[in-house]
Amino acid sequence: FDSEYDDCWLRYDRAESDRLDTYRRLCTHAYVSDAGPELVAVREELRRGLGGLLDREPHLWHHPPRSVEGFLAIGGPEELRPISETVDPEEVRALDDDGFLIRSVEWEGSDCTVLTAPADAGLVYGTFHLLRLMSLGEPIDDLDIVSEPANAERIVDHWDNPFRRKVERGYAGPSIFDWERLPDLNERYADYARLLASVGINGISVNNVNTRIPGREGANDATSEWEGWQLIESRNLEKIAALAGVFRRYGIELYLSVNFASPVLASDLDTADPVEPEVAAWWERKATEVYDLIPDFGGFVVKADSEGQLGPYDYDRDHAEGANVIAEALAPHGGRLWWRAFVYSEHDDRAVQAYETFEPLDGEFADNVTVQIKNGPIDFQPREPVSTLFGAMPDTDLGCELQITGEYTGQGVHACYLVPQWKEVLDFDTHADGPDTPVKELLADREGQGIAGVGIVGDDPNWFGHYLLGSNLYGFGRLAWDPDLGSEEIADEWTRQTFGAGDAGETILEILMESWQASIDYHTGGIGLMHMMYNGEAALENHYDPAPEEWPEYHGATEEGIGYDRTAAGSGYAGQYREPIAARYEDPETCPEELLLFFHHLPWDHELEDGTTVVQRLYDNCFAGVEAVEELRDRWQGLEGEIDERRYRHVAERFDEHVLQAKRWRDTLCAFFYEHSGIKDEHGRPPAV
Ligand SMILES: CO[C@H]1[C@H](O)[C@@H](O)[C@H](O)O[C@@H]1C(=O)O
Repeated sequence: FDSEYDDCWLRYDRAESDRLDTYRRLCTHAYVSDAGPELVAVREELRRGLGGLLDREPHLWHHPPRSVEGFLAIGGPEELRPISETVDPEEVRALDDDGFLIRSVEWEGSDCTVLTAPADAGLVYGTFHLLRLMSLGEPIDDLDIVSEPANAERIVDHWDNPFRRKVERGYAGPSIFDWERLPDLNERYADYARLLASVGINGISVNNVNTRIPGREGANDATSEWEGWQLIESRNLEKIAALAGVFRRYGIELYLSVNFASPVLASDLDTADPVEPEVAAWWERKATEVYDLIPDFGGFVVKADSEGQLGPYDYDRDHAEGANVIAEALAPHGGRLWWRAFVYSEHDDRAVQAYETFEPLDGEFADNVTVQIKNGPIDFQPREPVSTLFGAMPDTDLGCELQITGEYTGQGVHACYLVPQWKEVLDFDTHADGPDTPVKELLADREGQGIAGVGIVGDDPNWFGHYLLGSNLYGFGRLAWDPDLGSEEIADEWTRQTFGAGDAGETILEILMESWQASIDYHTGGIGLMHMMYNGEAALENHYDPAPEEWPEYHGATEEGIGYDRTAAGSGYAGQYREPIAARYEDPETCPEELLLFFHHLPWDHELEDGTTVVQRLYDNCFAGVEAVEELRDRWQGLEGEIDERRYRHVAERFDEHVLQAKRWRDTLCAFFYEHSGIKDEHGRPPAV
């Protein structure tokens, strides 16, 4: 990017000499059909990408070039005629809308690389895929690629507030969206759209699901602080339309988080009761107003009856009644409503509520509603069991919500590659239709279903608050497109495109692959405890610093033991899973050790499989977590001089804080375990001595 912010993985450095000639022969010339706005984006990306990779200006044609050794031909089957006759049009038409086909063919004596797709969005994703292969130094002279996304919806949810550009759980500076200046655009919006499209993302929700600051009365609360719900007001829609125009060019649909009580907040209706005709009429008028401005608008995202956000419970209606009035307004325009299932606070054990609330409503939601479910029953902890709702609502479109921003894994300071966590969730066998029904299969290949990731970018030059955390946005997109990709495979792709191939890349790959387990160990003790972070607003960092004493109802620490009993004798959460999972979790002997204290309250001296006691395992894992981070830092320090000073220094400074903070967690947790158990660390390591 010729700008003050980082290129991330779209660096397009000159190709290695062993590939350069072939790349130049096949890609210096490119015929791109003149179809929709997406093809303008394709041309621009070719100019940048090929310009860098070939280290020469590409020649973009408006018709098939003749008498050239090789050329790229990019367009829909119709536009590419007669070249596309080298490819079976049926094969292309059968592809998912976002899918694409890249094939090396011979045409009139030239080596032609055909890139075609049933829809223009596929041409955008295909172009980025081809440029990725070249950035990775892959051979492109004998391509036969047919690629379709497993998940129909691959969305990034921003928790950005319009006011003062604050990002809730954002650690990369102010919001990338300059709401005061919109609809005036800046270059960064398009560069952000390029990053998202380059990993196959096809949706973005631009504002925080907390659309209203709890306790505020509404539109006439005349303070200057404007809130997210106001983005739906007519005077602000041109801001949304302007952003939609930028993302559209990259095949990305725009969504907006709206408040369930918008009819009251944004107009003079005195009710938002979903069964009231004037409320339905209000949503219909509002949807029509939005679609008149943005015909390809994606839809709305709603957080209702959750953490103080208004909802149908305020009118004694259930979540389906609440969702359907909004969904029915969107339906005539092809819009979708993403309705979040993040509800708790009614039960001692917050883990049980989402299932108890939503499972009985299976099949009640309108066809264009997607129930958006967090990966685990608590809240994006370093490791959680998978939500019991996956596999429990076969007649409802579901979305899995993951968190790309590291709210509980060290925020913008700790290097923590989250793709292995997401793989664990997507590969989890729900036994919904008998054995071998992983979450990824439940979500795949169904219109309206997919994966939403809570965004990570901010206006910082490095986008992510930490250069290594770019791997999580990259990985989110790649995994949402193809959940069968491996964590290491994705990390390798990202590392080579962001830091180049070679030794440095190897080291960075190792650092990423070991970072998640380290984070689990020093943040939780690694056997199922979680949610022991500081939750206040004072000096300590919210959700960054340790404060186990704040959460007795989460860890269940007592003089005689620790853990939360979620068996039938306890909250019964384990019973929400299908067999044989329920039985496996119900019994401490068969419950996976990494989740043991999430399902069981056990004596401190309870012996684990290898004879180690629960408390000693907690001590050992906390210490192992710190040793791992120290090791990762040492490896990073070994890269000094091998990568550019700016990124080296940035990450090195954060690793120093990372080690300090990991020690802070280790010492706080170990002191807490010792204080409750009175059992010393067998290795005599303070503080448990
Ligand atoms: C947007 O609110 C967030 C809140 O900041 C966060 O601490 C928690 O993760 O969950 C909420 C949610 O997912 O709605």
